[in-house]
Amino acid sequence: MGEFFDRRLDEYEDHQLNCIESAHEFYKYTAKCLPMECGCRIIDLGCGTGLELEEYFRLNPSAKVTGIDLAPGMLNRLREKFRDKDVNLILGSYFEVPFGIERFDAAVSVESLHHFTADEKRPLYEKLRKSLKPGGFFILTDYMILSDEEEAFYRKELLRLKAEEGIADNEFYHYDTPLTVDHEKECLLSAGFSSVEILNHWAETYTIKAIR
Ligand SMILES: C[S@@+](CC[C@H](N)C(=O)[O-])C[C@H]1O[C@@H](n2cnc3c(N)ncnc32)[C@H](O)[C@@H]1O
Repeated sequence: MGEFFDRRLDEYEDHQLNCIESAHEFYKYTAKCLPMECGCRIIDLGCGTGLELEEYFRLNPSAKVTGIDLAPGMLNRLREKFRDKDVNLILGSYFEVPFGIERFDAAVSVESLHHFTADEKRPLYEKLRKSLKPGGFFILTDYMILSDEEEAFYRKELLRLKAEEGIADNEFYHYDTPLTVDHEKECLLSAGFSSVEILNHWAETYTIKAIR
């Protein structure tokens, strides 16, 4: 997965901002949902080159951000952009990196989690919830769909493509397998978040707020 994004690094931001409907709007919107207190601590799952952080640092330049990503090139690009900001970048998988307990005021993830099943995400969301301070929350802006049939179709298609290309079941293959909005909400609730609310959407990109 990291290699997939690093190979496309030079076109990445242009593609992300201009080929996904309303991207300029949802990056700004996501940033506005994050805490504005001076020095607050944020964790960003799959931060990439930090598109969601550009607007956020404009609004809250003193935020302390921990970003986790698998792609070293994406993290280097982020580091170059925010040299004067308080960023702690971790190269690794958010499924494996420990987040700590009650460390963050909020968490954010944009366009990163739509490759994983609810069963894969639940333990990640449990770990994330525990890493939030009381009153903390998670802002998830991601590709989601509405019908169960479509969700099942993408999952089946992924398995077919992997079988066709001789890729093992446990190996990562870059193919979008979004959950339905309802399944994403259920997954967050089953991980212990106390309330989960859809804040906004633009075509198939939804912003969900899950409160610890
Ligand atoms: C489409 S990019 C989104 C990056 C950024 N959030 C944005 O919206 O521009 C998805 C990012 O998620 C990262 N990613 C995917 N799976 C990951 C994992 N298990 N752990 C950490 N990062 C992951 C990829 O390396 C990539 O940088």
